[in-house]
Amino acid sequence: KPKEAKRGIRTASQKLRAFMSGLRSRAVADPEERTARRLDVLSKLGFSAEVLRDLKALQMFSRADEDPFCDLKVDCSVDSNRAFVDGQEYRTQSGQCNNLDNYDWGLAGVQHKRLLTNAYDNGKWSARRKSVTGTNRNIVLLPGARKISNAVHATDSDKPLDKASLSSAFIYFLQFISHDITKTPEGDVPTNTDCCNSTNPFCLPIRVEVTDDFFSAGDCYDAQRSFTVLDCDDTSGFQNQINDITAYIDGSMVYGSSDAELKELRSFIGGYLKTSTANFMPEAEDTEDLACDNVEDPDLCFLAGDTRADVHPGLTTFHTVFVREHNRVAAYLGELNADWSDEKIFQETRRIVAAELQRITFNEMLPKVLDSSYVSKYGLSGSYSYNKSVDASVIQEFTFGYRFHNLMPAVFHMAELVGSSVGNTASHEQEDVWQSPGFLLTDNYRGVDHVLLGLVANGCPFINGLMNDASRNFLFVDENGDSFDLASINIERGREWGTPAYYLYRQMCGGVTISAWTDLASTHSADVIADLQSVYASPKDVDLWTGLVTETAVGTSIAGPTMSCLIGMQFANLRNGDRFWYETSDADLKFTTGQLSELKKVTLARVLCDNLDVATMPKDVFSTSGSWVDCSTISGMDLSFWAD
Ligand code: HEM
Ligand SMILES: [Ca+2]
Repeated sequence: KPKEAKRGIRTASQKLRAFMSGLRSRAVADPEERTARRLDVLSKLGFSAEVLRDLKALQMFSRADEDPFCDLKVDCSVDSNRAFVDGQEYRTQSGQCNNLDNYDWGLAGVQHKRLLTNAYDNGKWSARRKSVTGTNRNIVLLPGARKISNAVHATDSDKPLDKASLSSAFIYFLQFISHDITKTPEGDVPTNTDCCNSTNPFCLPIRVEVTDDFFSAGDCYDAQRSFTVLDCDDTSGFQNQINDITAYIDGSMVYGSSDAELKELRSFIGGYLKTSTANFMPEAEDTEDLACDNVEDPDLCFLAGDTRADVHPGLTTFHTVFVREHNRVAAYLGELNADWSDEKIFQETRRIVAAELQRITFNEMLPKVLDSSYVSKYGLSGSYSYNKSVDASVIQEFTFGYRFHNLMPAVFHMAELVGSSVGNTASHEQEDVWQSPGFLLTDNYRGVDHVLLGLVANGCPFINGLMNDASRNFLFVDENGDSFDLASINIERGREWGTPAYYLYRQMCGGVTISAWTDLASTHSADVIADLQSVYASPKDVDLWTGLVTETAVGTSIAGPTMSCLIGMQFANLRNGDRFWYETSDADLKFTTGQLSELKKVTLARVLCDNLDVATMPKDVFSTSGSWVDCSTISGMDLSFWAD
């Protein structure tokens, strides 16, 4: 392989698995064992012993892949199924009973929703492999994922953004928020199985068919199928994927999606979250399932509310900042209200941090993801009113619409304020920083500041569906030179999930019928169409992720029409279907008028100024075109409105 692996002791497969591991993904194929693990998961989610006994008695798990959530009834009018402190209601840790009529909407562990009927080849679980150009007698297979990746997504350059000047901070904040919303865990493959040489049905070997500049024919990516359960609608009986985390924007990547996860993270004193030296996240003890592999200290892994927190120093920086923000707010509230218990301070702080995340996501992030026409079309900026018939659970197609892997910079910069301007101090190839949270501790613990300054000061590429070598050839590269192609994985994942082809979503969202290549002209450039046509036999074969990510973005946004539709829908649901949304007017749940107007002053720039050792910041940290101003001139919220 042309490039040498730079660091780490874990193999590429171990790295990918660590990234995708989850509570549920530890379930195993043996039905009894699997039942035990499922019950364990449910108990970690906070379900009572009685509920679990009932489930067992009802033989809820008689078939190995039945989903206990389908028939479970949780009465949300019972206080113990919700979370109250001193009469005030807070979110439950798992998302349970956010919707009072449907306890499981947005709950950690529930099935993804599907907008369209599955496209599994057998309608049940077998991956979508057939081209529409074939017949039952004469099957034509879809092109291999790597072939598509080479023809449609390859670039060795890292061209600057040609539209708006988006910063690298923008992309890692996008990822941070994606890790609040969705995580689809992998399935039941024992740890050391090599999926390229195994008949385990949960394996997903992705085989390279033709030798290219980097991989050779016969190479194979050792990936796994996602964890599945039977769809709750008994008659259809197909396998569906689940979300391991709460869908709501509630800071679950900071706090975890179950009581058990949270317990590991809290100090239980003064409402604080645990930290380690120099105010970093706690270091994880059991690192086997976490995504980290530093060269200096392979076992240094930060423990966060989401197992993926360590996958990139940019992402880990946002995790660090929000843990610090939690503790900053908790300290203030504790001083302000001497009689508040640890629990009260904790929950009130968590409520404030979730509100900040919602505010930043909708006020600063989404307007750069979507064109303003889509922001208004999906009602993302208008006044809020809770709609209890909206299910916030993740739409599986959204998880492809929101995989902005085409925005990843090839180079990772660290920067520092020198004199009056910020300049890069160190630069690393992207493939050398995956899973290396140790960068944050360098420079005598100021690494985190330098990472953040580097993210804000440097742009991110936007090259319309193209991905650089770092993520297309060197993902999770190891000492043996083994690595993955993230574009191929995304394509293969769609097939493995039985996700229908792109064109059906273009039809559904845009009302445009696609039958010939020319029908793509309103969404895709001539060059892209030519690339697609060079590998796919029909426009109706184009995989969802590939079709979405190659759409021409609308206006100055980063998303084309169909991608905007999927993202708009999901974020609308996350807002309208969240009973605890920060702008709620519900008398029992709302912030006071004074508090709300303080929360609306929050910007990410202010949060960064408050929690890092930095003196200046652009007011809009997602843009590289603004000027840097003294932190003292960036306004923030006044927490004195939280005095009891
Ligand atoms: C630091 C760089 C990143 C790495 C190494 C990375 C890696 C990965 C990997 C390995 C997967 C699983 C693919 C699969 O097996 O299906 C994934 C999924 C995903 N990624 Fe990324 N990613 C990165 C950045 C981003 C960014 C910037 C976004 C922006 C929004 C993003 C959004 C997503 C989403 C939405 C999923 C699907 C989540 C799910 O439901 O499981 N990723 N990523
Ligand atoms: Ca969440």
